[in-house]
Amino acid sequence: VALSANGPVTLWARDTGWGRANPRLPGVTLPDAIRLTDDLPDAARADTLLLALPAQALGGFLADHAARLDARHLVSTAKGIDLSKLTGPSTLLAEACPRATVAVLTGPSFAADIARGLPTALTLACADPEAGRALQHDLSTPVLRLYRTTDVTGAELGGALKNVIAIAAGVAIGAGLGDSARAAIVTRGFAEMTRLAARLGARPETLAGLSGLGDLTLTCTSVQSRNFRYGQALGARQPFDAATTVEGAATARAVAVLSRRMGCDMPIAAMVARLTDNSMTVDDAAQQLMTRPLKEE
Ligand SMILES: NC(=O)C1=CN([C@@H]2O[C@H](COP(=O)(O)OP(=O)(O)OC[C@H]3O[C@@H](n4cnc5c(N)ncnc54)[C@H](OP(=O)(O)O)[C@@H]3O)[C@@H](O)[C@H]2O)C=CC1
Ligand SMILES: O=C(CO)COP(=O)(O)O
Repeated sequence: VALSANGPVTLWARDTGWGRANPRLPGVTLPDAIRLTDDLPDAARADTLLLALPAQALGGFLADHAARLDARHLVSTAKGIDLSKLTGPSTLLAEACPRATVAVLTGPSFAADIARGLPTALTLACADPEAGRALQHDLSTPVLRLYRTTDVTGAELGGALKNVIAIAAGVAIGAGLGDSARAAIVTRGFAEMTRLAARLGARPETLAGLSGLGDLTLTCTSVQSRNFRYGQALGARQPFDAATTVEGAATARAVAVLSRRMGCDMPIAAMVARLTDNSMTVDDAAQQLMTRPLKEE
């Protein structure tokens, strides 16, 4: 919807039966500048393709369709770590489409806000500086302001890890632990996000930018966030709609494996992994976090 302000856009979906009003984005009618199709070879004639799929669906999608997507500019919006390969979306894309230029578009942005034309700032990450500049130019609009970086690892890890911390923040609020506890989780969560990202080659300043701290702040403080709401339901011991995409749950499991492998201490992410697979109660989680050995900040 945002990009159609710059010119014609083709929107591919596996099911276009909803027409111009998709219930995933209530209240939004797709503008006429958007051409809707369920024919992937037709849509994939474009030079630049945005892949807006959940992180755990991207690998399967690429297994089916990678040959059609190669040698293009491929921009992923997914915020997660693939559970089977323990990598972010840029690596999945680069491995599946070796002749493509891979980029990541991430940062604090609820789809509903962008579709309503509200002002939003994002990070466009591309290892190739020239391609990054061109994409930054092509994908910015008067209300969608893109900053660019070559630190793809940092940008995609910020987006993936903030979802895990947002679940923990939601748990704290849902369990009635209060805003002070949430602030502690956000701050200590940011410390562990930065720690793992640095071990995996990211630049700390990327984590302090829109794709890391910016998105962490948004997601941990807004009930628009599905990850936050899921955590809230867990904390309040209430049911949650299983059809809702909650990227942080699978990513917490991936992070538990990755952090062990890298020897990186991530107590909040580990707690979220155990809460989401029901191997720990909310009370035990709060107790464990508060009784860890006292240490320097
Ligand atoms: N929503 C938001 O505010 C934001 C989301 N993101 C990130 O973008 C990614 C996508 O999120 P979002 O769009 O909200 O997720 P949703 O679950 O709401 O929508 C996912 C879309 O992907 C499609 N899809 C899922 N699996 C497949 C598949 N195997 N083949 C083809 N299409 C598939 C779905 O199609 P169908 O409708 O047919 O099921 C649907 O159109 C996530 O990583 C999320 O974290 C980033 C910023 C903001
Ligand atoms: O990534 C998002 C905002 O930047 C969307 O967050 P949720 O997936 O938690 O709704």
